[in-house]
Amino acid sequence: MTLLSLRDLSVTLRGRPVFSGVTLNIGAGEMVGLIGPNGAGKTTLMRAALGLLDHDGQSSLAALDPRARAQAVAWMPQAREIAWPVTVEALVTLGRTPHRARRLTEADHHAVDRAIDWMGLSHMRQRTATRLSGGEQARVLIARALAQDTPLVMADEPIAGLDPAHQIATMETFAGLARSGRSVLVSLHDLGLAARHCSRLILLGQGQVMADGTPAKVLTPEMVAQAFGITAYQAETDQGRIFQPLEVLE
Ligand SMILES: Nc1ncnc2c1ncn2[C@@H]1O[C@H](COP(=O)(O)OP(=O)(O)OP(=O)(O)O)[C@@H](O)[C@H]1O
Repeated sequence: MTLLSLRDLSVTLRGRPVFSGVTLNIGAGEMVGLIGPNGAGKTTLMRAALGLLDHDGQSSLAALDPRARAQAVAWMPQAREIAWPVTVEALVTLGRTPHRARRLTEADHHAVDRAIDWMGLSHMRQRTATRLSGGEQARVLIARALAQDTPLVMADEPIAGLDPAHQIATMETFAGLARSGRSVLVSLHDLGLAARHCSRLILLGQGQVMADGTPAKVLTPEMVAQAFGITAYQAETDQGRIFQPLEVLE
């Protein structure tokens, strides 16, 4: 089953092409990391795929009406703005909006409880979301996206600003969703976590998809040098792939 299909997607902003000719499919059960240097167009690609930005080419999600789209994909943008001083529980419950009838059902409560549990927020569910730390607020917003209980989750740098334990736990939660047949598309700069937790990496750079495949296939020394201008130590271990950036190339 294809959860996202992009065909020849191109975006130009203020007369400057950001990327062009992006064609890819994301199927069920994939944990996909969207990587690339600053300004490569990761945010732009996700926003265009969601139909939030003008684009050329086709996106299967952009073609849906807003309600169908909200049932097909949950979106966590990079900007983590919590506008109202509501409780963590109330904010996470907003993730149920696309599914809700007039009253919350058992399924709504279950999805909210599960998302709160996944993100380790049970002890703070009655706290005011706007009074939490930046990383805690990020976890609440990830929980809201997870409560939406969609086949696909798209998140723009969701683990930026989280402490190491919560970064790993969040990537594990995403990988667990993929193992259960859902899919996740997540942009991130931490290539170590990308290499370790993603089943597939899409490398965006130089206005195009430079590589798309398993971490071993994408993070070759040549590609890492060309796309990021760095060298890295890599090893396959019993605990998974290790990727450690080493030096900036001249
Ligand atoms: N509203 C806009 N108007 C003009 N150019 C823009 C606009 N938004 C983004 N851009 C440009 O588009 C390019 C891609 O930006 P984008 O935010 O998608 O990159 P990114 O890969 O997500 O970067 P980062 O890793 O820094 O978050 C950048 O060169 C940026 O300056």
